[in-house]
Amino acid sequence: MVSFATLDAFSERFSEARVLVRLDLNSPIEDGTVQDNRRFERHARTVSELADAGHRVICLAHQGRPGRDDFTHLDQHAAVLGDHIDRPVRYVEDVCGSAAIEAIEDADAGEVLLLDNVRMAEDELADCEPAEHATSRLVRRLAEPADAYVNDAYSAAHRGHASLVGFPFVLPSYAGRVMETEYEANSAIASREFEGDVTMAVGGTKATDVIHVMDAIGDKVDSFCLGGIAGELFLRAAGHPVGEDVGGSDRFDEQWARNEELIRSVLEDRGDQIHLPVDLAYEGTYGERAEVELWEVDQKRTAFLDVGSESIDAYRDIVADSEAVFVKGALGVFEDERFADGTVGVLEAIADTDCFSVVGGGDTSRAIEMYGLAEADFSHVSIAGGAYIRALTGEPLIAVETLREHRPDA
Ligand SMILES: Nc1ncnc2c1ncn2[C@@H]1O[C@H](COP(=O)(O)OP(=O)(O)O)[C@@H](O)[C@H]1O
Ligand SMILES: O=C(OP(=O)(O)O)[C@H](O)COP(=O)(O)O
Repeated sequence: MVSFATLDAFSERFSEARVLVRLDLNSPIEDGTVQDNRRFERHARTVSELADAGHRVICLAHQGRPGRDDFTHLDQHAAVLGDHIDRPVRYVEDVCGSAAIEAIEDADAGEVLLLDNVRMAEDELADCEPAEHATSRLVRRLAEPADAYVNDAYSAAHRGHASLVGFPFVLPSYAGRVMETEYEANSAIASREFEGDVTMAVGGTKATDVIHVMDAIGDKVDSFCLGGIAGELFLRAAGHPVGEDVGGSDRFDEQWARNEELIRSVLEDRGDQIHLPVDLAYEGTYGERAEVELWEVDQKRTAFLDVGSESIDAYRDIVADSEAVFVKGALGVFEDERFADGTVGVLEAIADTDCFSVVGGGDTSRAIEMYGLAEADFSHVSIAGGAYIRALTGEPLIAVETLREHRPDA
């Protein structure tokens, strides 16, 4: 299978080029302030590599979606990116109008520009095929003064939007360093053969997503260690009186109604591979972490916020014996220290072994820094959400496919 061309091929061919670089700087916004996060730090590597080599780096990115609260201009993003690359990032409050084109034409060697939120251009979100995006005003205007295109936005690569799929039709196009490393690590479960056991720790709140992953990749995984909402839903399917809404929660019954059939069939088909919690943690009368063994629960009266210590020990043992471990979703509400044991226990077990490991999901990967674990102890910590899920199941990512199909030297 032909892969995409990377920055190695780009730098062999170009010097002091005007290069359009699609980043994914889509970030949480709190009280109007863009929150710094791993996406800036990771993309900084690609941007610095290009700017240090003297290229004129014109960055394109999006934030939120029209109509949502987090849909904003990118002035703050430019400042945060600038902090990470240790050089100014010139923000241009325009996407493809004359101000943007002039700024691209005037860019000096080694200068970095960030154009405004690309979703402010109508063409970006038009519902059409990649070839048609290539003829849009947005793509035509920006391609005109540019020499090449680099797509580094792996975490948005499942979206067939103009700035993600249009340029490879009209410019020599390459994958940036984030695209390259994310693609390789996240596709490993679908594309690599591991000699030893492959384990997947599955949790979080988006049970619907992870149940589909379990269904799709059951043949590639030896053990699924479950926690979070998905864990309780599987316990419900196994006949335990948990996995339903109590006290105002709306996470269980709706996801159960939507997925009951699939959960039951995955449990039936993959029962031997699925490890369910044997104990659960909840908030005790005095606000302390309390635990209960599953066989003692006759009715769910309170929310369960983590897997219990016996389950954690069992999961740690499974991880210790694995050759590869993939994490999708937290095993408990790790943001609260009392309920972080499951998530942190599994992450520590991974860090203690030299297995191949990928931790995905924006929320879950935050636990790594919150609890002082070293990112270097994991093979890869993904910055992608939806794209990670798709990669796990082997589903193609449209922007990756477009880069591949238009490989400049192919
Ligand atoms: N038992 C639980 N009850 C409520 N929330 C949970 C539970 N277990 C895990 N979570 C929450 O799941 C979140 C992560 O879920 P999710 O968004 O699916 O994963 P990610 O974004 O990491 O892919 C964490 O913020 C954590 O608090
Ligand atoms: O943050 C993103 O995806 P993610 O929330 O799945 O990680 C990407 O920027 C895609 O954004 P979108 O889901 O608004 O198209």
